[in-house]
Amino acid sequence: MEKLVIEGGYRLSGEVEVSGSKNASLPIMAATILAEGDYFIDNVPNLRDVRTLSKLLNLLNIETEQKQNSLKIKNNGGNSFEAPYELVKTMRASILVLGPLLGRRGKAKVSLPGGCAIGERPVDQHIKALKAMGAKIEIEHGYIIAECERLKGTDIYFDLVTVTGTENIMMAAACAEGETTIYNAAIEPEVVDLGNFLRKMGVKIEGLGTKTVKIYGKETLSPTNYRVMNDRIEAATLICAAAITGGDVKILGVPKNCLTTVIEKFLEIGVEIEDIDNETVRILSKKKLKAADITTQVYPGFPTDLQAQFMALMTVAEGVSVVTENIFENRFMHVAELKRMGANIRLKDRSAIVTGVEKLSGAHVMASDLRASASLVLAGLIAEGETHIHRIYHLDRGYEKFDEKLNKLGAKIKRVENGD
Ligand SMILES: CC(=O)N[C@H]1[C@@H](OP(=O)(O)OP(=O)(O)OC[C@H]2O[C@@H](n3ccc(=O)[nH]c3=O)[C@H](O)[C@@H]2O)O[C@H](CO)[C@@H](O)[C@@H]1O
Ligand SMILES: C=C(OP(=O)(O)O)C(=O)O
Repeated sequence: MEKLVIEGGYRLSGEVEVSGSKNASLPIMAATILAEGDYFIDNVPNLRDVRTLSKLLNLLNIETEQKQNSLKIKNNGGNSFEAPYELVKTMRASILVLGPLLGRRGKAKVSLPGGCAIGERPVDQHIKALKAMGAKIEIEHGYIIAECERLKGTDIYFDLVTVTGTENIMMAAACAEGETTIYNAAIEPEVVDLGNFLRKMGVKIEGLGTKTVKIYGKETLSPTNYRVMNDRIEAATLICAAAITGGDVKILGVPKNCLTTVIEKFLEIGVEIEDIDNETVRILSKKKLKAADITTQVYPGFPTDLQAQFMALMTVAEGVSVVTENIFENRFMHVAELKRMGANIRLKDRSAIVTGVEKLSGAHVMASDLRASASLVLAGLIAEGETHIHRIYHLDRGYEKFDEKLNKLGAKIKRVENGD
């Protein structure tokens, strides 16, 4: 297994480009189950999760070929319908094949994704909605076993906002008989990107990006070409990296229109953000950062996927910040590790109270999940001495060449084999 060894204390400068979005690429890849034929998907990040979903598609008789950031997909049809435990256990987003498999192939056997470091993460809303569309679903031996004739469009009321739940039902509804209206739908930009992809496949969708989405099901859809949106979470993580090191970094490909709340927060803590053009910013961070409170919420609120990275910034900001996590019940695994590096953080219910310290010190730390890994890298960039981050396979799940990108900006990060 590999670990990262970071020598802290280098100010970042230069230019860096944001990659395509992981959380938009995955549902779009799953949507290729909906129609046989050839697809060309561009701006797909070369990540572990993308490779895992490719393997899963291959088991479903769908060929995939990734060259740098473009992905050729050829859906050869057939009736395979199983997403095995071995793949699902490494990536919860595998659940995204449930809706399209059921919609197109009438059958699905998908390993029930377990909980993970950030929470229990049930999929009851996905199942409830598919049942409402006429599917028969049982849970047996750890698998969701589902079948149907043709799904029937209906009204779906989600009890809570679920991103992949909304995406699964949009895909199922795309080939269902009649219309499906999703109430309390997720409005995250990645849901909209999937909706735009489905539109290119021939699906009529109303209300995309609002809390009520209406999908007009269609018997036959067409394969298509598409360019995936850029990754808003990676973009903001790179802003954090520039800001925490007091750097001067130009970031290209920032989907600013999806980051309004986050950019406001950066400005509040004293990060200087210069708009160069529509998708380019220059981050200047000469002064010490100031404390600020954040509360994670569904879009357009502050994203839970940035909570850990923002907390790393707060560990060295002036004053006391309260970071409240509302989406996942257990997304504070990075706290204990940041404390090993000298951070002053106290957990109380769903909040972390962070009192800024003068400096962090390098230590051996364990990455527990994707964004926790990123927050430890950020802390390592400014810690005194060496930080060793173990279990970085979590980081590789969702950040494309993160260490390489930071090294090009002047960081000192080595990737080494450590045998654990
Ligand atoms: C691949 C992908 O896009 N992952 C994102 C997606 O995850 P994901 O789609 O899994 O997250 P959800 O939006 O579904 O989860 C939100 C909350 O709803 C709960 N819930 C969800 C479904 C359900 O059937 N029952 C239920 O109780 C979850 O446990 C969680 O507490 O949205 C999250 C919230 O923005 C992000 O952190 C993840 O990066
Ligand atoms: C939680 C995340 O991903 P996933 O839903 O795939 O676990 C994430 O991207 O931060």
